[in-house]
Amino acid sequence: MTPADQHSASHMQVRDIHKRFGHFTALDGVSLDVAEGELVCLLGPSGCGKTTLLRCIAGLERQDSGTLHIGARDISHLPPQARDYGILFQSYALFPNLSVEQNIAYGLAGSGREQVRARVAEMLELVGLTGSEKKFPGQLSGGQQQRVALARALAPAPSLLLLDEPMSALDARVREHLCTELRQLQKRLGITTLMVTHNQDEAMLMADRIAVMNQGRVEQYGTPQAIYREPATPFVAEFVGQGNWLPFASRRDGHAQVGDLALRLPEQANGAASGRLFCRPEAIAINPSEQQDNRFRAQVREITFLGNRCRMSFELEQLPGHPLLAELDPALLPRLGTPDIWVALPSRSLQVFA
Ligand SMILES: Nc1ncnc2c1ncn2[C@@H]1O[C@H](COP(=O)(O)OP(=O)(O)OP(=O)(O)O)[C@@H](O)[C@H]1O
Repeated sequence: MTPADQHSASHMQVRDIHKRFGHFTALDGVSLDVAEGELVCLLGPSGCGKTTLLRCIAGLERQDSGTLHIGARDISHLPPQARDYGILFQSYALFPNLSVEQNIAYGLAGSGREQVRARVAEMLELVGLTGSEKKFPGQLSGGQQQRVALARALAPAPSLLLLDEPMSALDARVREHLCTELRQLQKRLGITTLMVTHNQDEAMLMADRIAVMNQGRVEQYGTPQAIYREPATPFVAEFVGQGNWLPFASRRDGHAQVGDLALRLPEQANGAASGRLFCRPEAIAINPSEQQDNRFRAQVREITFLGNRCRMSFELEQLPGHPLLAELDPALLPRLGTPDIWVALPSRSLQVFA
């Protein structure tokens, strides 16, 4: 395979990007392939380097080393305007003194007046704001302003869309709505998209693949399902969703010793002699059948009603002082009875981390 073939297999290739600010390493060898038409989320805690990576791709920041390709084109050292992307920031970044149509037309310099008018109308229809041409940003809601900013980013028909926390200035309801809309639009246009977010729900809802970042590195890159169900590292397990941790000091005959408990491990578990077991709350079975493995007596500590489900805190009788979380169908509440119950931590739902 020639380098050109390699690059065309994915729409964007990020290779071994390093970036330091003084002595601080913001990006520590980041590599990422984004396929044509794919929406990838960069997810991670504040300061992990998401925005720095996006800015390096946009050419707004210069990486110390590493390469960036869009298709077969090496954009590593091109100025921003030669890189062929549209960008949307957290703040709408519209010109307040320009009308909606002037804002959208801003990136279309060089086109004829009729062409610009037609493209602006097309973009406004795309984002559901037909008829707002003459309005000014101050006359629009936050969600509408962000739609105009999106229309402006898409107007020159870039091959790549970069989104930096595009929803974070919006309130929860508008945000959810816009997430869905943006995803539908992105799919319809088939535009390759990279979105920075620290909101895991947003990433789960929108992404084809998520790159979970921590301290300037990608800890795991995979589908939302893979990230949630098979976290590759303790950091990913902890950062995405909720979970229970059970430290074990030894293992024997396919069982891990957690305090006085011997917990049966899944057959494909990695071979660590000691470490931590991880289990999602919803994997814990309440009042399971007697055949269920890893079935133990437990004491309910607290039940929190969350509408369509309940969160239950409990302690295993043989592991006092180590509260665990389970999820419970509210319909089961009346049948739960006394605080003394049986629970099971099915071996297939346990993950072993060294
Ligand atoms: N121009 C700069 N000069 C010095 N340090 C910087 C600069 N830009 C970013 N940093 C540092 O690099 C680290 C990564 O920043 P970055 O903005 O990429 O994080 P992030 O993951 O996007 O976080 P957030 O979600 O808070 O925006 C941070 O510790 C930040 O303080």
